[in-house]
Amino acid sequence: MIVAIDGPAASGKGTLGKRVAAHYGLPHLDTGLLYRAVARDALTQGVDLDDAEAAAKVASALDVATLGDPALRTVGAGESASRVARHPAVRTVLLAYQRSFAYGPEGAVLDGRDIGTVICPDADVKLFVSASPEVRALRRFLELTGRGVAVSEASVLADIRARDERDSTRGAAPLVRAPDAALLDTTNLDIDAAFRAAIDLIEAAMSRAGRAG
Ligand SMILES: Nc1ncnc2c1ncn2[C@@H]1O[C@H](COP(=O)(O)OP(=O)(O)O)[C@@H](O)[C@H]1O
Ligand SMILES: Nc1ccn([C@@H]2O[C@H](COP(=O)(O)OP(=O)(O)O)[C@@H](O)[C@H]2O)c(=O)n1
Repeated sequence: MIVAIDGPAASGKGTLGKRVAAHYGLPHLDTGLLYRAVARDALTQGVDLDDAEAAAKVASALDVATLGDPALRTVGAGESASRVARHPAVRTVLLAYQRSFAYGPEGAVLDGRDIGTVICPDADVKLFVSASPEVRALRRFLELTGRGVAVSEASVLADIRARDERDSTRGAAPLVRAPDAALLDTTNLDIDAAFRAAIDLIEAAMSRAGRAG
């Protein structure tokens, strides 16, 4: 089974992706980490994030073993990621890895911005996770301050709004809900309730597919 989870910044995609994957015993890929890691490597090598060709070269040399790097979790890394993510050439390089991950023997859970639209358009289940920008900013603020990062809630909200705008308006694989994705608005749901809602949507989609097939 392939589960595609998309949505805007800090909507809870990664949290849900991890729990859904554990529930079904599937591997999970947080695809945002790929873009964050490409931006990290580009900056380390002095590559201009707006240089599409150079950024694509960095993407082709990406070592996925480095995706656990805590430096990828900063606000700056997210902002830089959304700059390299605009380049079609970067996206093309990262597509192959994401597809090979998704189409492994058991399937997988992937979360990102274009999983249901571009990476796995034929995913068995597609979820579009959302929440109000203010609620998403509060959650990310609590996450960052919980890790000891000094940041204001207002600046987190500004970053989230700027990134959502850039991700939704870019030409290449913009953030958009696939027509066949189920909407999961978690504004008023805690993590457990969001997880239960996600499982209900997945089970409903799988049973519809079973009846159709
Ligand atoms: N439904 C929820 N209610 C409260 N906090 C949540 C919920 N979902 C996720 N979070 C928290 O919000 C933050 C962002 O979640 P995350 O899964 O990293 O989002 P994304 O992968 O979409 O950026 C994390 O600190 C996470 O623990
Ligand atoms: N499938 C994906 C995943 C992330 N991205 C880009 O990578 C950035 C960081 O993604 P992320 O999922 O780690 O960000 P958060 O939602 O965790 O804040 C996004 O703002 C997008 O620009 C993308 O373009 N396509």
